[in-house]
Amino acid sequence: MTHTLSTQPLTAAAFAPFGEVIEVSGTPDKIINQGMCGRHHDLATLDFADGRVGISLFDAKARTFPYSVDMVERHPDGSQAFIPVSGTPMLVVVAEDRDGVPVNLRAFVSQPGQSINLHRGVWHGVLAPIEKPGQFIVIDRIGDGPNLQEHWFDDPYIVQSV
Ligand SMILES: NC(=O)N[C@@H](O)C(=O)O
Ligand code: NI
Repeated sequence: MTHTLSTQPLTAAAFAPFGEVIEVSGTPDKIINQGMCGRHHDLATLDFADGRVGISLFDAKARTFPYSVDMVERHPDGSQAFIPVSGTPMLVVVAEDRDGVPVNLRAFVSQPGQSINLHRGVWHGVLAPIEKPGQFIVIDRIGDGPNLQEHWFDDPYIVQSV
């Protein structure tokens, strides 16, 4: 048996229980560089139990549809941000936690120009560029231990299309 997972547009409000959407929105918090640049300040909360923050680059293959969500994972020791280098849209699957089990999955579709920061310990699908490959800057915890918990579904969730 499988479950069908419908998608919804990625918005800051809808994603708020799971993390932040990083995007230019509204007027800048500060105009800098002699008026040549707008600073949209402090858009996401980096949260690490220990270790240090690191910047990595993910060179991710395209995902196609129907797309099977066989597993979600979480990082108990730190938040994780995904920033597309060239604006590649991504499928962002997240879930609530109920006694250590992911429930009530949501699937968000990002727009070019949107990045995300997942809160520490939030269940999420792995990075999934939509229909084309992409490079992503990833800001997450560098430290000892796996900082990874996976949950494999007996019955996968299928995203038919975006
Ligand atoms: N495994 C890894 O570094 N990536 C995952 O955490 C992911 O969320 O894609
Ligand atoms: Ni992850």
